[in-house]
Amino acid sequence: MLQEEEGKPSVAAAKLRVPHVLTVAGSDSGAGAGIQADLKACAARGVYCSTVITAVTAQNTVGVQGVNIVVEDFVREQLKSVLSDMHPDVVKTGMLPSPGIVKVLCQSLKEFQVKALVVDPVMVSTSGDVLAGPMMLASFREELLPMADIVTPNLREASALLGGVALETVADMRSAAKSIHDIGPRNVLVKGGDLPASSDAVDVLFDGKDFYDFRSSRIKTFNSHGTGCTLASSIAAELAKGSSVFSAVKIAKRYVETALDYSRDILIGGGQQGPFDHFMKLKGNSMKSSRRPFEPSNLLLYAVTDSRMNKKWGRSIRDAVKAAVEGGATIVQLREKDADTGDFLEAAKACLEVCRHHGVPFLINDRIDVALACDADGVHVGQSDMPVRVARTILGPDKIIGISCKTPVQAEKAWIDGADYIGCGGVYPTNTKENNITVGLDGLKKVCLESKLPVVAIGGIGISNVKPVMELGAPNLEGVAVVSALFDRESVLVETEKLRRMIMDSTKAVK
Ligand SMILES: Nc1ncnc2c1ncn2[C@@H]1O[C@H](COP(=O)(O)OP(=O)(O)OP(=O)(O)O)[C@@H](O)[C@H]1O
Ligand SMILES: Cc1ncc(CO)c(N)n1
Ligand SMILES: [Mg+2]
Repeated sequence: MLQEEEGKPSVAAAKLRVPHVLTVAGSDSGAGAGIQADLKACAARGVYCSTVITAVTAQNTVGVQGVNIVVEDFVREQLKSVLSDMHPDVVKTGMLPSPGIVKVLCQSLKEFQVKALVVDPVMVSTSGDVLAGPMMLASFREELLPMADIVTPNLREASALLGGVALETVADMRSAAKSIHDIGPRNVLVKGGDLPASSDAVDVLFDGKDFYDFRSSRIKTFNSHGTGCTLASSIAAELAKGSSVFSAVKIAKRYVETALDYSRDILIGGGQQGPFDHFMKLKGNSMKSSRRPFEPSNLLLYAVTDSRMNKKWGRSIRDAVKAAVEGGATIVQLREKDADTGDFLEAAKACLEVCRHHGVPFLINDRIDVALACDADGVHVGQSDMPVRVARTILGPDKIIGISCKTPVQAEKAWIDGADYIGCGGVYPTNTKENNITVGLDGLKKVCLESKLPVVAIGGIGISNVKPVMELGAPNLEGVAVVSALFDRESVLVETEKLRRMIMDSTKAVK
């Protein structure tokens, strides 16, 4: 037993039980299917996943190069370890390579009861390689399927379970579902991912009484390796959360479709069938886009847009941002106080493309939803906007979050809450922000002295008065943020270049 140590909570103090799926399946070294797909699907769907490994495959996007079956006794040992201690809600099975392993599994399931059993009767991989041979059919039919709450064969597996009947239409799928139901499982989902001549991906569910067709558009992609494992794990995940079988299938199918659509163009491996992205995050890190981590030096010349000014000078926000970046701005914030959300998002996408091209971070003022929708590099918030701590939870650890601060107390809180930088001002009086208190050079210096985060000065700064700001020599002061000095001018490019030169000269003077 664990002793309670001083200052450390005991294990018993934790009370939050979370939904839990145990997958009993094979490892896929390429990590598109098998155990790896199950772990990713459960994590993506918000469910804990433990793993009992039945076989280790050497596998990639070309096919299966080798299979090493885990000895029965060791499968039994893994099952006992997990089931006796961690009490999963649902068990999901994938590759079961020997009748002995099925026997061990069925015995364990009788000894340790779970809420539901999801059986994906894996036999042949999409590449055509055998993962569980015909000698498994009797074990599936006689031992495992009668215990299953739902079984999810693809067309070939459904056909094999029924002695080789041809399955070519949705009507064939229905009669197959009915015949498989007679073997004993409570529900049967025949998957039509491979249905020839179908523009939809149709799966048929039979619950012993009614048939339900689940249709989604067929995504044109090579990246569909592991869809079956993912679908079964996602069904298990929903059942673990407490869904009915019908809702679990509906949500799981929608999830697979969304993930396939997101991943249609990603490139991993040279074979016919690539993996897809369960977390829908990989594209944001594609090697094509040049996204670099935030550095305090990014704050040197911080351009903040203003749509009224750009309208006045007859240029689009994108063109204004492009000129600022080409003139030497080192970070850009889109600040659109009176734009409609749709227009704001379109402007953001256009500016993001320009900034990515130049390797300059691009932030959105206030609107976390817009930042997420266009995958901007981060946000800048004010004291009365979304709290930094909440913004951090929503945006994750690597987005940039900046916050406006006027006092050392606010700066300290920004640091504790997980901001990356603070904006301090107004340094000089300004008319871009109404009712804004001017903190002056003194106020700026006080904040800089106390701040543990890099600081950018803001408020009424331009060519005529940037020198005293930079020559304050305040610790943590990394640069200046400007609006009118760049955008309320005839040539954004020329003004940015001039300001950049002045900043560089003043920093040299200080050093
Ligand atoms: N191109 C696609 N677009 C949309 N959905 C698809 C596509 N391919 C498969 N699906 C869906 O994915 C799920 C898995 O079906 P599929 O028939 O591919 O299983 P499987 O052959 O067991 O997969 P695998 O063995 O590769 O893991 C089903 O819900 C199916 O409709
Ligand atoms: C290990 C493993 N399990 C299941 C499948 C089915 O896609 C696969 N290809 N590999
Ligand atoms: Mg499959």
